[in-house]
Amino acid sequence: MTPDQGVTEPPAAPLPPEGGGAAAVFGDRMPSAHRFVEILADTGVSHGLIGPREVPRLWERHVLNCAVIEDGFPEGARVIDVGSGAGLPGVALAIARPDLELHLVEPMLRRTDWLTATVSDLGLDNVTVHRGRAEEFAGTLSAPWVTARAVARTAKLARWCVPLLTDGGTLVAMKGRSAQEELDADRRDLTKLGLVNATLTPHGTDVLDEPTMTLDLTFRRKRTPAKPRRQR
Ligand SMILES: C[S@@+](CC[C@H](N)C(=O)[O-])C[C@H]1O[C@@H](n2cnc3c(N)ncnc32)[C@H](O)[C@@H]1O
Repeated sequence: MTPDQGVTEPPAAPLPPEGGGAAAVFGDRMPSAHRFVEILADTGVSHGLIGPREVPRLWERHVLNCAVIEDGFPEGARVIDVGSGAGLPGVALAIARPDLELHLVEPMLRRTDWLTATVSDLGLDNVTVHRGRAEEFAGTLSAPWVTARAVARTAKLARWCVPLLTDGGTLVAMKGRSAQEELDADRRDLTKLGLVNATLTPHGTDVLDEPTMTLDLTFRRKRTPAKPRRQR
């Protein structure tokens, strides 16, 4: 085939940012992080999960931006990533923290097929891919930690995620600059859902130019008062 017959090469995967931040986050799992970036730049783009313009910033804006939230999870935690899309943050977390048990929830078949192939390529045995909307897993999938990035505004996201949280669990919502504004606007709805103790936490301050912010909310199940016993 000649070059003018239109064979498109996948965009070259970028190198990690200078300064060693990626190595600090991924440690001896750097080869897997590199491979994840390669897959995102190749089939992530050709399958429409990542825009081609994102390729040069796959490390800073996506893989590292997500992986740095690993410092919020205790050893061995079970974590559900709602609306995982291109495995963000779920796959990045699973690479950085092999001790975590990751459950990726994603409704689109094209995306779950891609996620399953990616998890297999990376040899990640700490990840399970679930196809469906978060709401459909109420009562069948739960964890003390639920996370999400770029899925919905906080109140709507909370309605989908609360049924997946165990009592006392935490919703770790990755939010950009809108975090405080969304919290102020949605606080009443969040409290009604049982989400309390809202905290804005910066992650990766020594690794990223702009740290990743998470809005962390604790879920307290409302107790229905026991009915008074009828006197005989
Ligand atoms: C903008 S993408 C973000 C993907 C990824 N989290 C990221 O940051 O790159 C939103 C994702 O949420 C998924 N989604 C939308 N509604 C959902 C729901 N109710 N439950 C679970 N996932 C949902 C979409 O299919 C899509 O993959």
